[in-house]
Amino acid sequence: MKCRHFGACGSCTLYKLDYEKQLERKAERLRGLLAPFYDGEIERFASPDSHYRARAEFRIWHEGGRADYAMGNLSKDGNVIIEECPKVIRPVEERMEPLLEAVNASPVLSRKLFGVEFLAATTGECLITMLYHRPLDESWAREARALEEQLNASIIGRARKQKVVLSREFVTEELEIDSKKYKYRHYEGGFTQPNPYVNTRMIAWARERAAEAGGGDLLEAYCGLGNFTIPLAENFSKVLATEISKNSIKAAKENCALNGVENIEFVRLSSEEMTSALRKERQFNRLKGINIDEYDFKCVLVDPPRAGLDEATRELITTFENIIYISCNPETLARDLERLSQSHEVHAAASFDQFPHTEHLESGVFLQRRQINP
Ligand SMILES: C[S@@+](CC[C@H](N)C(=O)[O-])C[C@H]1O[C@@H](n2cnc3c(N)ncnc32)[C@H](O)[C@@H]1O
Repeated sequence: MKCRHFGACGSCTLYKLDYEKQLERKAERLRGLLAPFYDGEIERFASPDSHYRARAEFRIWHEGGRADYAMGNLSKDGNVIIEECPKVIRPVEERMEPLLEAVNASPVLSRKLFGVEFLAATTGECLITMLYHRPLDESWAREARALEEQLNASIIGRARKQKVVLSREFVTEELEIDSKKYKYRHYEGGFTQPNPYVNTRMIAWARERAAEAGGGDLLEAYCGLGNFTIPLAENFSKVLATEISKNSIKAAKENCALNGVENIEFVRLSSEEMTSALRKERQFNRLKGINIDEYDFKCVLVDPPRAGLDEATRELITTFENIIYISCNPETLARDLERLSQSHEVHAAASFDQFPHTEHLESGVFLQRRQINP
């Protein structure tokens, strides 16, 4: 089977519905899940309905001496050859075909190539990771370097226990939020929001909520590479931002410097570790030089993975006046709201269509502590 449109490869499950209908269906689902906690307006942020994904992974299918992009189950009958993929942003789309032509023209580049990953930015930069089932040698590096020049892209080769970085291992994304430009290094293999257009709207929405939260300091968990942290920091005196991934924390510090922001401390702590540090149950060397007691936290921002919040973190954040919760799974968001809404009230909610043509839904809620009547 061949895919020239959305859908045939199976990763675009809603492609048969027109885009407005998809949005309406997702909004209904979110409205239903939030109904026990919130009956106000849910702002809706649409995506461009094509060319919105800045990262994409394809398998490589070899048949009859030719390599093709493929998706799905790579058995003889189960694979879908990808001829065009309108979901990827232009800097990926423009390079897909020339890359494949180069691979098909070169036995050195094509031998045991089994996957290609693209990571691009709206600035036009593109990073391509080529995955092999064989060790990569100097002849591969020579040809791949020529391909870097031809495609105006950075190439990384990966094989078992081997990673060959020919030039750079990141792209620089530039997002305009409330008329200000923010630069981010997006590293190969690190978490990045896939849809830069919707990401921009998400950050702006979170910034508005941060302004409403009204000063003091911010605690953030699951901060990744500082995607929200950096543009939100000017709403607070100080920010303590935590995250489990060492590489993401390294990128976050670089991004902070790149944007000249000086009031953020990024610390590698899992949410569980952050919670036990704040509860004074454990001390961490990684917090050396940071006095947690000096923070006057008025607001917490969480953006957990699909599993949502762990129990201890969920309890911890009920002690904050303001909670900004960004979620990539409305089911675990609803589960967490069961607890959070006992002490806090939902004041705003939004849906962000990060993943058009799929059932996936990103959302945000803003909670403030309930006033207790004297
Ligand atoms: C949905 S991403 C959000 C990242 C970031 N806020 C952004 O917008 O790019 C979730 C992040 O949580 C991190 N993470 C996963 N499990 C974690 C845990 N137990 N504690 C802290 N961070 C965790 C991941 O490494 C990832 O960066």
